[in-house]
Amino acid sequence: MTLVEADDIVLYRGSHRAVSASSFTIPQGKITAVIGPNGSGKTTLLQAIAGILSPSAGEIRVMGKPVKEVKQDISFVMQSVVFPTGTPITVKDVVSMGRYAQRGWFGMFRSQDRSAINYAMNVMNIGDLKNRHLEELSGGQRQRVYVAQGIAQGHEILVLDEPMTGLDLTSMRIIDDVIHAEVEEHGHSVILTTHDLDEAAAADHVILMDGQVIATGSPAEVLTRDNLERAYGLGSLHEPAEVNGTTVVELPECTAEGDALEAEEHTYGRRTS
Ligand SMILES: Nc1ncnc2c1ncn2[C@@H]1O[C@H](COP(=O)(O)OP(=O)(O)OP(=O)(O)O)[C@@H](O)[C@H]1O
Repeated sequence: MTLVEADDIVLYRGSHRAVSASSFTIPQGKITAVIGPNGSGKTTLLQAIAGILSPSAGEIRVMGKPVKEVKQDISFVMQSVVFPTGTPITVKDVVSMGRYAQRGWFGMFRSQDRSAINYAMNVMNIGDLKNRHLEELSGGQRQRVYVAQGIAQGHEILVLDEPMTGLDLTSMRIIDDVIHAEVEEHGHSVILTTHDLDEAAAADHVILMDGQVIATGSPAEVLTRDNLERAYGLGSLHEPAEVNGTTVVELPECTAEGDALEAEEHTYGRRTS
């Protein structure tokens, strides 16, 4: 079943055209990864799917309805959430904010709200941190708190902007498990952005961006050498190597303008057998 249908959408950030005319669909009950170089429009696209940013042309429908009508049913976890320094806000406060919209009379939390908050803190393994102030946490711990806030909302659609960026292996695994549980145990849909091609290869569906959507489909259909070179710049890929039955393509991090950023290299491994 189709979750999202975008028809020729154009997206502006201020006066800057961030995404040119793009059409795509996203399947329901699956993990969809949005990939592309820095500045290629991934966050902008996510904001439009979550109903935070309106297209200046075209239309986005979610579950068959204009996104504006269903945006309260979408959990959106931003790349970075900024609270003013010195805000005395605890981990539990931040996760609880995920239930503000669903609270009962007089803004009181009901038992289902408290269960959702506790569930989210448990699965994200931040129960021990619940009374700590947000600003006392490391970047990775904070990231887990924000994802927990999205999980606490309990919506069928979870949209995550770079949930894995900058995390250690343990935190990555926790978030990866939660994303899979959302889909496999709760039947929810997850849409996330990532710079990690391994993560994209493990998703059910991939959207590749470069100032517009340039390919969509299964990882095997999208993560081809041609598509990746088109998005990340010709010549940016090394010759693929065969390692233990896996085709490995090394991908330098690039900007949408094609400037290869030196150093950090991503490795994309895809099973060929
Ligand atoms: N508030 C803004 N005002 C004007 N232009 C913006 C604004 N935010 C982003 N942009 C521009 O829109 C384009 C798309 O940005 P976006 O954040 O969607 O890219 P991205 O693919 O998510 O990048 P990254 O991988 O670096 O997070 C970029 O050229 C960016 O400079």
